[in-house]
Amino acid sequence: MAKTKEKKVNVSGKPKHSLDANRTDGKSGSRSASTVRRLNMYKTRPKRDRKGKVLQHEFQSKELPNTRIQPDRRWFGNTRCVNQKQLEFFREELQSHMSSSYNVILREKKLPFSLLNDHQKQARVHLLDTEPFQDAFGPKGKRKRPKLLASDYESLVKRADGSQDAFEQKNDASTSAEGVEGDGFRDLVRHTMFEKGQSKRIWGELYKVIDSSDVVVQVLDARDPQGTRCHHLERHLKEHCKHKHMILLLNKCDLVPAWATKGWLRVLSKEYPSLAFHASINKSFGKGSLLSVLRQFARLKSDKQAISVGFVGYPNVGKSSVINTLRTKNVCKVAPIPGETKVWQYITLTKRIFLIDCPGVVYQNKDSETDIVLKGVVRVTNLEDAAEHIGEVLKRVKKEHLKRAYKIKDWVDENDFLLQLCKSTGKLLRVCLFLHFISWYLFFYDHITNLASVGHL
Ligand SMILES: Nc1nc2c(ncn2[C@@H]2O[C@H](COP(=O)(O)OP(=O)(O)OP(=O)(O)O)[C@@H](O)[C@H]2O)c(=O)[nH]1
Repeated sequence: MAKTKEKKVNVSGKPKHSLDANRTDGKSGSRSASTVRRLNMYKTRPKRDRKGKVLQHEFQSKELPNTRIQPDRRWFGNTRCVNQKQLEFFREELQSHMSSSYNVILREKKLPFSLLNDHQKQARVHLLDTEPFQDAFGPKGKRKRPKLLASDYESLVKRADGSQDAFEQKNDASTSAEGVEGDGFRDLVRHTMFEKGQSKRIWGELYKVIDSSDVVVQVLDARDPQGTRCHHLERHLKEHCKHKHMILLLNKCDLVPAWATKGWLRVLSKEYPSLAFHASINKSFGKGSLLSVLRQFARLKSDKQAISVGFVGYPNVGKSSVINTLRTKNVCKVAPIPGETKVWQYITLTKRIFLIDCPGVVYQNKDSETDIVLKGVVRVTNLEDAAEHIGEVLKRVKKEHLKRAYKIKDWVDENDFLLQLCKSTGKLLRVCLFLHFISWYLFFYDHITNLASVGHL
């Protein structure tokens, strides 16, 4: 009779050893051959010599007994290795994309931006490029000493006199080149009215708006786009706030011919995304394009809950009007006088887009009074003498247009123009008084200067 194998019973109730072929695990029964082989593999030990050096491992390749796996940095963490060529390529590509106003870099925080500024760091550290090792770290006698421009008090005074003379000469040359009156009388009487939009407070408001915005919309007057543009601000954004985007908005394009708007858009769009706009709640132009651009920016900045769009620009270019047009509602105060917006203001456009209105800022302080008046920075009603700016208007506007608009045949100079205009509109009396006042003022001024030159004053 064949002996029947008695099944071992696990009396102790302890789990059986993993290499026990009779061990059953649940429904699947005993371990498969491959599992047992794998488990046995863990048990094998390498052959060693007397000193304990591993001679051969059981599972080492027979053909290539001395092969080793090359160490790799990736074993030690979540790092990637790139070679110099790849690094250069990355730098060039990223630099070109960052400098283009039409590209948006997504997930900036995940990009190794420090690799881009590597050159700058090196430039600062390279001490030995500027002076040899001996001078930098040599004996005390040879070490660098501060370069003093003057060794004693007399030479210092001489230098100061020389530099003052040079400055005065340069200043004289520049003032005579600009045709400014030499006695500085005009500068003295320059009214504070012409310093509107340049105060520290207004600049503070501008920087608050820029700091809070993800997209900056620079509103330009279509009648003088280059004059109402701020290159300083553009440079600031490019150098210090690379992650902010700028759009140029050519507003009031209803006041210029379509060909002029097209031409300016062609010029401006070479540098920044540019749009033409006519701000009006009922009959606007360009609203759809601006809204779609803003929505695209909101979508691109998906890591943010909402984006803020700051509207900056010269006084009276129509920043508040653009915001009202986008909202189709009078949410910001609008007036035909400059300086209506006093402080910055937040307006909700959609859940994801906030708009910020900024007070008008005057950027170019080298502008002449006439430039300031013609850019609309000053309230014309506040001008003491508006007539002195007429000459520039006559220079800038083509004669045929003026003839057609005012129905005047010809004129010699601005006084003649004004005279004829007043004759045709029945306001001659006021002009006569005005001219009389001007001639009296000039006579009086001449008289004073004559007296002063003879030494009476
Ligand atoms: N024709 C025309 N007029 C406009 C347009 N946009 C604005 N204006 C007018 O320009 C004037 C100034 O507009 P605002 O919106 O107050 O200008 P602002 O830039 O906010 O001015 P500040 O408050 O000085 O900063 C108002 O009389 C507007 O009606 C436009 O597209 N076309």
